[in-house]
Amino acid sequence: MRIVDVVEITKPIASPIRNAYIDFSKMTASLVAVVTDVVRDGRRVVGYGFNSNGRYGQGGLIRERFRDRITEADPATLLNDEGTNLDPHRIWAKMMMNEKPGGHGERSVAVGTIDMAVWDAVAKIEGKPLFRLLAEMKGREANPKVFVYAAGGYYYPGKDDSALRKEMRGYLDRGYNVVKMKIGGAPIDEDRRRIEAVLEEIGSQARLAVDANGRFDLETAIAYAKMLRDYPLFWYEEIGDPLDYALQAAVSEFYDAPMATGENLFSHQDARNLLRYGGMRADRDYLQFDCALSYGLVEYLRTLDVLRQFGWSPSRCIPHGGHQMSLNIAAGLGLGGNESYPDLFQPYGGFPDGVKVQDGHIVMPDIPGIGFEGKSDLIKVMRELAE
Ligand SMILES: O=C([O-])CC(=O)C(=O)O
Ligand SMILES: [Mg+2]
Repeated sequence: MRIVDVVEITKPIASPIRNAYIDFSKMTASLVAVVTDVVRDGRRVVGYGFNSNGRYGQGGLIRERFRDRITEADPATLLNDEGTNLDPHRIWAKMMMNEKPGGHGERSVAVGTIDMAVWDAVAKIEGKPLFRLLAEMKGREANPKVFVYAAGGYYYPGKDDSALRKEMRGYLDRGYNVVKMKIGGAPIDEDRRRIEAVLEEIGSQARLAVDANGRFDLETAIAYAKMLRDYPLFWYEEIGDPLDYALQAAVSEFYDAPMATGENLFSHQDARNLLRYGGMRADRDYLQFDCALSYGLVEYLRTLDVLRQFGWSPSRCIPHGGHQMSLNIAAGLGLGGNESYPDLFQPYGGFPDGVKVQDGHIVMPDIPGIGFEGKSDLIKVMRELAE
């Protein structure tokens, strides 16, 4: 059993939207295939992965460094003790050979993308959905029912409050009961008006989360906190710079309701610093680390260990990114749910065909691997890459 090749292609996931920090007019993602010589059900096992939106494709790093460390390794060193499957931890260690600690940059995205493909292959070789494999690995009961919320509410040229309301109404019609919108990309009075418009639209049918995408300095963060306190929000997300833990802690003194952050923290060490210094509260706040941006599930397991050491339940995690990898981690390891972008970043995000949102939850189908084979538009582009 061996990995025959690791292939990458950088694909556009552009759209005309913007948040408080970036627009997505040139956004790309890496699609990766880990090709094995294993055959299951008459078909060669290929694991697939891709990176989440917000960081760009990582073809350079993958092709120049990480691919070769896998393909040039002695194949036996990448297997589990029994030689019956690939070992994601050993493959991860090979990829990270001769990489210094700290300064995580975007190599964490390159490694996270390959790691997703490795886990997909591992679960396919086992013939099981990844979430069931993860639950078994940790001696837990899998829970295929996962909370999901609808992320959107972007700034968009010509988008007025009625278009924003219509967008949110569309999410409610599709079964969501928590929706998210962007703030911080307009003056505070305008954001207040947008928030009120959405709250009026969703009424008691849903809750609203707001996301500042790391835009605010401390003064603005506090001004918004005071404004947002007037409304019953689900959370106040990524308030200031992701690495400014003191700002996060200071805002917590002005904002009792839930806060969320972590999508731009890319390692268990950074996650630990957030819990040490960020003033985050284990009884109400949410952590959004996204394995596809942060060295993959091998690293995410370390992050979950850090959480445990600091007295945080995995149920406080609702990852960023809207991909099926985090759905599997949620169902297998007891996270609190997952993000979803009903209208964006297709075909990569979303659920297998036929999976419907009901009362803000989906039920994971039993598909071997991460479940990409169940999403016809996605598996089509994946197979174009490697089969
Ligand atoms: O707009 C983005 O970069 C995505 C984001 O923050 C989120 O999904 O929470
Ligand atoms: Mg966000």
